Amino acid sequence: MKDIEMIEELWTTINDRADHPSPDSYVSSVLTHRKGIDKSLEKFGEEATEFILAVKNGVDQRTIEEGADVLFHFMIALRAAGIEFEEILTELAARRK
Ligand SMILES: N=c1c2ncn([C@@H]3O[C@H](COP(=O)(O)OP(=O)(O)OP(=O)(O)O)[C@@H](O)[C@H]3O)c2ncn1[C@@H]1O[C@H](COP(=O)(O)O)[C@@H](O)[C@H]1O
Repeated sequence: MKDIEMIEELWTTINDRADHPSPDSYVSSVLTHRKGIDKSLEKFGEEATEFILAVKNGVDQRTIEEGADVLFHFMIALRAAGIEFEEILTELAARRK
C-alpha cells in the first residue's frame, strides 16, 4: 500500500469511528470523551511532548513510535476540530516553491 493511501485509509477510519462510535474503539473513546475537544488536544500535546523528549534522548525505534503517535493524534484532533485532512494538504501544496 502506498504511504498516502495508508494515511487516507486511516483518515477514513477516524471519520468512521467518529460517525459510528464503538465501545471497543480508541478513536471513539477520545472523540466522545466528556472533556470534548479538549481530550484530543490534550492527547496531541502529550504525544508531541513525548516525541520531543524521545528525540532529545537520541533517535531510535521509540522516536519513530512517538512520531507515529503525534501524527495519529493530530489527525484525531483535526476531526474533533472539524478540519478536513485535505485542507492541510491543500495549504502545504500552496506553500510549495
Ligand atoms: N494508529 C493507531 C494507534 N496508535 C496508538 N493507538 C492507541 O492509542 C492509545 C494511546 O496510548 P497512551 O499510552 O497515550 O494512552 P492511554 O494512557 O491508555 O490513554 P489516555 O487515557 O491517556 O487517553 C493506546 O491505547 C494505543 O493502543 C492507536 N489506536 C488506533 N490506531 C489506528 O486507528 C484505527 C482505529 O482504531 P480504533 O479506534 O481502536 O478502532 C486502527 O485501525 C489503527 O489504524
